[in-house]
Amino acid sequence: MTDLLRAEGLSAFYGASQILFDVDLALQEKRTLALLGRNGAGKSTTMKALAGVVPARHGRIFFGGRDITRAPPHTRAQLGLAYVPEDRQVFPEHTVEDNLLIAAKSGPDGRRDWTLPRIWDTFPLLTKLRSRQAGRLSGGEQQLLVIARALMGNPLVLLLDEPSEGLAPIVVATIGKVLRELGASGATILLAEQNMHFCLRIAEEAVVIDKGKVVHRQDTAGLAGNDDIRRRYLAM
Ligand SMILES: Nc1ncnc2c1ncn2[C@@H]1O[C@H](COP(=O)(O)OP(=O)(O)OP(=O)(O)O)[C@@H](O)[C@H]1O
Repeated sequence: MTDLLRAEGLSAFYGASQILFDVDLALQEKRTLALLGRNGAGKSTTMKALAGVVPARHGRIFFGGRDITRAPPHTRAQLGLAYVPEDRQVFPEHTVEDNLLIAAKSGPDGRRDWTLPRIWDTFPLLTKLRSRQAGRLSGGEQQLLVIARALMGNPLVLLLDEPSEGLAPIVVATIGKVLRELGASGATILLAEQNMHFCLRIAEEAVVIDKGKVVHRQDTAGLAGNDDIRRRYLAM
C-alpha cells in the first residue's frame, strides 16, 4: 500500500525549546492511524507540523510523494490535507448549513464525493441542527460540525486533533461511530488522541509518542493488550 502522508526525522521547536525529536510517521491510503500519547506528549505539535502551522526544523514531510516540508498551510490544504485542530473553531454567527457551504469545494483530484446531502446522511444530528447558529451548539455538536466541514472540501487526508477531548461519553460514542463509518468508506485519517479506548475500533494501527519521541508502534488490537506500554506511556 502507498504512504499518502509521511514524516521522516521530524523535529520542531517553540522558540528555543525542542518539542519533537526525529519523529517518523507513515499514513497509508484508506487507513486510519492513531497518534497516541499523554497530555503534553507532542501530539498537537506533530499535527501542526504536518499541517504546516508549526515549521519543521529538521526532517521531511511527503504528501502523495511530493515534498511539502516548506509548503505553507494553505498550499497543503489545497493539495488535500485537511487539518481539524482541537479548538473546534466554527463560524459562530453562521448557521450549521452555512458553515458547511462555506467550505464546499472539489477535492484536489476533482472529486466531489462530499456534498451537503451526503453530510446530512452521515451526520443525522447535524441535519436536525442545520438552521441553528453554530455558536449555540454544544461542544460535541461543534466537533461533528468541524469534521463535516473538513469533509466538504473533499480532502485526501483528515488530520483530527483530539476529537473526543472534554466530551461526554455518549457524544464520544457518536463521534466514534462517524469516524468508523468514514474509515470503512475509504477515508484516510490521522487521529491524535489521549483516549486509547476511543481509537481501538477506529484505527487499525497506533503510534505512541512520549516527550516528543515516537516510542512504540503496534496494531491497535495488540496495543489494547499491551499493559506495559499502556502503563508507561498512556497513563491507563
Ligand atoms: N505555543 C507553545 N509554546 C511553547 N510550548 C508549547 C506550546 N504549545 C505546546 N507547548 C509545549 O509543547 C509540548 C507538547 O505539547 P502538545 O500540545 O504538542 O502536546 P499534546 O500531546 O498535544 O498534549 P495535549 O493533549 O495537552 O494537547 C508540551 O510540553 C507543551 O507544554
